[in-house]
Amino acid sequence: MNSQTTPAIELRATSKAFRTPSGRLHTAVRDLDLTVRRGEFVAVVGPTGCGKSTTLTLVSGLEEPTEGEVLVAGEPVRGIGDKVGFVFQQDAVFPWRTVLSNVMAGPRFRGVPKAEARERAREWLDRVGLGSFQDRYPHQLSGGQRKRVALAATFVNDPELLLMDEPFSALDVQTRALMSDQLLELWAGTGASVVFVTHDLEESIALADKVVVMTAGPATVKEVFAIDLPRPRKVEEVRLEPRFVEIYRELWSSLGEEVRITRERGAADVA
Ligand SMILES: Nc1ncnc2c1ncn2[C@@H]1O[C@H](COP(=O)(O)OP(=O)(O)OP(=O)(O)O)[C@@H](O)[C@H]1O
Repeated sequence: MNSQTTPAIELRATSKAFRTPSGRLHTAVRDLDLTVRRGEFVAVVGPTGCGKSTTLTLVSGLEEPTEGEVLVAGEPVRGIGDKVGFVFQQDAVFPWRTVLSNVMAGPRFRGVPKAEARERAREWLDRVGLGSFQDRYPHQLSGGQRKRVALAATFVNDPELLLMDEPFSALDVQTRALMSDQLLELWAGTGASVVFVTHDLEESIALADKVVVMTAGPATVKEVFAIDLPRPRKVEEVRLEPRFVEIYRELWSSLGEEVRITRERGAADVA
């Protein structure tokens, strides 16, 4: 296999168990097989607490699997790679730095000379519509604007792999839809592979090439849905298409069963 056909990510029979404070072993991910192709946008949905974030931490190299293999670009993951970008629910911005300085931080850390880092940062700030906000501090921005800074600060590093954990869940519905459109625009043409964890089924269908449904914990893959909707997509338009509604129904029925299992377990724990 050459480097173009090697998948971006492969999880092979991967399991992860944590030692809990009481000393017991808790299995968060069990026997998980998942392949993400180069340039593919994969959304991951599953019931709360099933192991979605744990799966991302395994791919990021923040945690090691207890069993199985995690390969990124065909190589076993060792530590956090330079070509991986992260966007989380909380804004990963430095509050004491200006917007421009925040976006320059990644390239500077990677050894890019200051003038070039500044130029690249300005370019990405323009792309996210924040060109005139570069001297502000994060607390002087709205939640949506801060998220755009976080996106610019991620894309400026030219990541090959983007790991996103409910990045837009703290935003209001309208801002969320705008951010999804913006993400698709920024991502188009980068060739980056994306793993996007969300609770929002509409968001997952609107964004992804395929949606992976996880089982009730410990997480394993229950079903994979190919999203055969044409690109480019606009979130507010694509969600009205009959095919979108059809996929939504199928996805909801697959996930709903796992949510019910998770709820019943929760009720049993309380009883
Ligand atoms: N470091 C850890 N030590 C012990 N248990 C952990 C640790 N990290 C996660 N877990 C447990 O593993 C399970 C999966 O957690 P994880 O955060 O991956 O779920 P999730 O699907 O992302 O949840 P949510 O949808 O609520 O964000 C949970 O039961 C959690 O309590």
